[in-house]
Amino acid sequence: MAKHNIILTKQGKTVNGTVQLTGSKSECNRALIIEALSGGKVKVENMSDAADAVTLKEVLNQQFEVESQDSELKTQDLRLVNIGPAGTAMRFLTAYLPLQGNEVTLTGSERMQQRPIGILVDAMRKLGAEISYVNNEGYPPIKIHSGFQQQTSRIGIKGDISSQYITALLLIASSLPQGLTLEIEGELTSRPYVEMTLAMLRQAGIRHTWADNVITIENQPFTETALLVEPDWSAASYWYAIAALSDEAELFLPGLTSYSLQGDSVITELMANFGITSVFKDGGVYLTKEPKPIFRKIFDLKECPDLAQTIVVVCAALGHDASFTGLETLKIKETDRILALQTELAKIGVKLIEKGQVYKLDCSEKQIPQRMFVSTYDDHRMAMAFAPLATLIPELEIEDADVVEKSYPAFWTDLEKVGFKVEVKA
Ligand SMILES: O=C(O)C1=C[C@@H](OP(=O)(O)O)[C@@H](O)[C@H](O)C1
Ligand SMILES: C=C(OP(=O)(O)O)C(=O)O
Repeated sequence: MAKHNIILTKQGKTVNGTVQLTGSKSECNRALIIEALSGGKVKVENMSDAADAVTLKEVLNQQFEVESQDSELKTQDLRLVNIGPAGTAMRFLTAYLPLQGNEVTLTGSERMQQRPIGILVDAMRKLGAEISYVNNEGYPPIKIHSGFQQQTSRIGIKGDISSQYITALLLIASSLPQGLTLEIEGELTSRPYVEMTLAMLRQAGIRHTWADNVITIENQPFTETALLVEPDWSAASYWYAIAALSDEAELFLPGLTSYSLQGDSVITELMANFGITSVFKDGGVYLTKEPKPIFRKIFDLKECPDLAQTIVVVCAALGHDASFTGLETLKIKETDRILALQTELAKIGVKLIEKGQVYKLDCSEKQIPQRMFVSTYDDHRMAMAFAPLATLIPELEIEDADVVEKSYPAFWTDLEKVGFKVEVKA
């Protein structure tokens, strides 16, 4: 598909309106795997429009068709599964597919082939899966061979590279004949995502214990239930950013509640620093903006890595020299998000300087240009985190607008609804 850029403009610095966000891709992808493992006992409600979730659903549906075919066909190398840029789909399927007994090659976009999978593959091999690498050791594509016999019920797993490996294993744990005990080694990054996994499993009847760094799930059946996918708080963060860069804002995001399984709901607290008040009523959240001085100087984003670009861009745009910690995992996401932020922020004269574990913004030479071209590096969050700059920059051109489909396909039309002008670049 041809890539196209868009030009974003916004008259005035007031924003009002209602935006109905699609379902959380994180919750939805967990729910889809649980639904598939439960053999239909668990049903997904409020399926997300995120391309990553739609792709995973398609793969799981095809898998079901393969299961229904005769046994001769089942033993052949049936297919190549390509999940494109969907990190969670890649990781969750690496754990799920070996249990299904078919030979499958699992691959993804060019970038996916640079995102590490070795820690999870090693864990699955220890559990009894036969998996080989097609090209590079430790990276997709991987070939999953047929036949799975559980070899052990206790494994160690590194926690500081991606929590998605741990989630992938927890999702299949109750379906393993001997259950699973995971010993998390080192620090656990993105912890709220592991908590989300356990909470959703719990809703589907799966009990666990978690003491110190050890999580245990016994072999046990799913109960009949519906898993309701909440609207996506990571997507909500871009509306908070728009409000933070406006003089006045009144936005309503229906369906978001003060208690959420998503760690990214912490955006309400983070954005309070920029004068945004969140009021939960009428079954959603109202955001309002009042100008106030910003005091907070340090943001630790280890528990909410997907909010990093949103917060860093807002600080940069407001000329607030904050420091950030917990950004270690950003280099292995859709792009090297540190490098991408540094390159794009340089266009408004702002530096993001690495000082060991701390990244510091230097806004001393910040200047808001008349027009800016934003490169997006195949990363939906680069497009969406920089879009709010259109409230300050008269003409903002954003590369490859369709990149947002990964998690929030309606992003541009939603911007139009609240008064942004979105034109496709000829
Ligand atoms: O489990 C999940 O749904 C996710 C976990 C996080 O990844 P890491 O655990 O790799 O930080 C997050 O960045 C990603 O968008 C979604
Ligand atoms: C990192 C992300 O996604 P994934 O790892 O699922 O590709 C994201 O959505 O920001």
